[in-house]
Amino acid sequence: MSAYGHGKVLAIKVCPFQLICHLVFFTTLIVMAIITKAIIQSSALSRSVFVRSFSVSALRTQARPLDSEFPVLTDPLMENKQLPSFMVGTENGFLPRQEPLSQLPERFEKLESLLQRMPIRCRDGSPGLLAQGQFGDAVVAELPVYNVDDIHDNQLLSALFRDYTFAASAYLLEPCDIMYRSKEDYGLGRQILPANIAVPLVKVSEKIHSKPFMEYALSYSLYNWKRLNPTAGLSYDNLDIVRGFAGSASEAGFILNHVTMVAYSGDLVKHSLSVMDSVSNSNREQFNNSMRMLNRTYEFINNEMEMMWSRSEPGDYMKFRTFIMGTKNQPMFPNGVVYEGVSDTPLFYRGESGANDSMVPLGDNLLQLTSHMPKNPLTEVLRDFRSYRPTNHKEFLEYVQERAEQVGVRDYALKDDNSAALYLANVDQIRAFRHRHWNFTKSYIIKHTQHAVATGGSPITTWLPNQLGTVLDQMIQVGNTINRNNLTEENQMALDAIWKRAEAQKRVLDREVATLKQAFKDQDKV
Ligand code: HEM
Repeated sequence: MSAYGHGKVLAIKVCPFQLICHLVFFTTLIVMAIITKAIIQSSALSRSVFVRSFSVSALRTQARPLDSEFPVLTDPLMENKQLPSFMVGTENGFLPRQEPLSQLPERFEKLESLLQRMPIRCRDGSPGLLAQGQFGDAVVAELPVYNVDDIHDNQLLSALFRDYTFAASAYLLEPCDIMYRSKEDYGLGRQILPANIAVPLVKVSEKIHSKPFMEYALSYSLYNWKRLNPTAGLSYDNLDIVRGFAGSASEAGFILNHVTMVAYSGDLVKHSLSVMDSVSNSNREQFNNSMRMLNRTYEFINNEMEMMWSRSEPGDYMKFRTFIMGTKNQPMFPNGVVYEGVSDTPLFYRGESGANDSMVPLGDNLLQLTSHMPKNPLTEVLRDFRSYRPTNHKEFLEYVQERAEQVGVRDYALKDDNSAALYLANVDQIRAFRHRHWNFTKSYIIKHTQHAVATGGSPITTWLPNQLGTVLDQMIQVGNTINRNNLTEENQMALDAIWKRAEAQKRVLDREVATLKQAFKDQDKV
């Protein structure tokens, strides 16, 4: 509506001098706009090809319109070292924008040397410092307090973060590993992190905005790989790890299987954005297609996950698991850990865990499963896990959660039976992930230990079932609302299989958890 009123034509008397002034003014504006655009295009950042043009902080401070968008990269900007290493993109997905640095520069040679000699079994097959419990003494004797104040290159900062967190976890948990090998009990870890690790680690963490402790994406898994052939892709056979604790093939397989799964995540990002856009534009065809593509991508990821069984032996898991434990909710660190030279107040952090991966939380948020999780202490742990990840991943997940709720992805799906069946098929992929994952946990962990707490600090027999059980309940509920007669033949068959499986798995899960809770202590506490 015009500020001058409803449809009134305003008669304007035009003076020639004013007209010339206006012409000069507007021409200047146009020329300035063209010059500015040219400058932007020639700058390195313009290659960024951001699909989404709002800045994240702008999103925060503005009242968000329904169609507000998140700056997702369409080009990973590999040459740019000023931007954070982890930024969500349609190509790199949740992987770092650049391949991680696999070796530190010469000025950090003492740290590099310690890490190369650290694993229980070194690359050349010889026993390393952790084999006999010599890592802690070597750190004290050899490692200077490196100055990292002048470093702003994000690729180097990320490599330093990975390497200092490896050194920190090896240092703190070395005595637990030695004890576990003979007594199957972890005892106590070292309670003080020396200044030569603590001080630079905290400084680097502040620069990359993370917690100063080993983390799934920023250190152990997604920043711990290199290509064997630099020009080939991210297939399993073309990858190796950079750092390890055990130095075993099973440890490398465990780490790299995460990487090969996350290699598909660019497509997850793309299709998730398209799902939300299509709901916002009420475009049913685009919605159904995007849900189909999303489903296919989760299927690839789940198939890749299945490879874990052959890439990492269940019986080997306990040999490196000790080192990825945290200092929060773990009996090895009843009073947390003091970071010498930083503060006398002890610090507590969750350990490394796939729970910090962003692919399943993305599905949870997009399909609005997060808001259906029960309100209990176990779900609080899920929320706490979501704070342990690269800042940009966290902000993206929050954005998806809010936007999916705003546009109403689930309600939109349930308004049409075929869309509802596609929605259910995607929830089924989240189920498949969590169900396989629960099987991993039983075979790799519960079968081998009585330690009741997982690496991330969650109770081992109840936390994963809290989420798996919710997903199964949701599936049964949504399945009940779909009118089979309105479905295509393909969707009818899919629905029948999905629904029956969900009911059966829920019954089995409830029985399993009831039995396991008797064998492990404190499983309702977090
Ligand atoms: C041998 C293989 C694996 C084992 C034994 C295992 C074990 C666990 C455990 C015990 C937890 C509970 C959280 C905690 O650490 O306190 C967890 C959580 C999680 N892990 Fe894994 N994990 C494995 C492989 C993977 C892989 C390959 C991924 C892929 C990204 C993954 C992603 C997750 C996710 C997303 C969660 C949170 C689950 C949820 O929200 O319900 N894990 N894992």
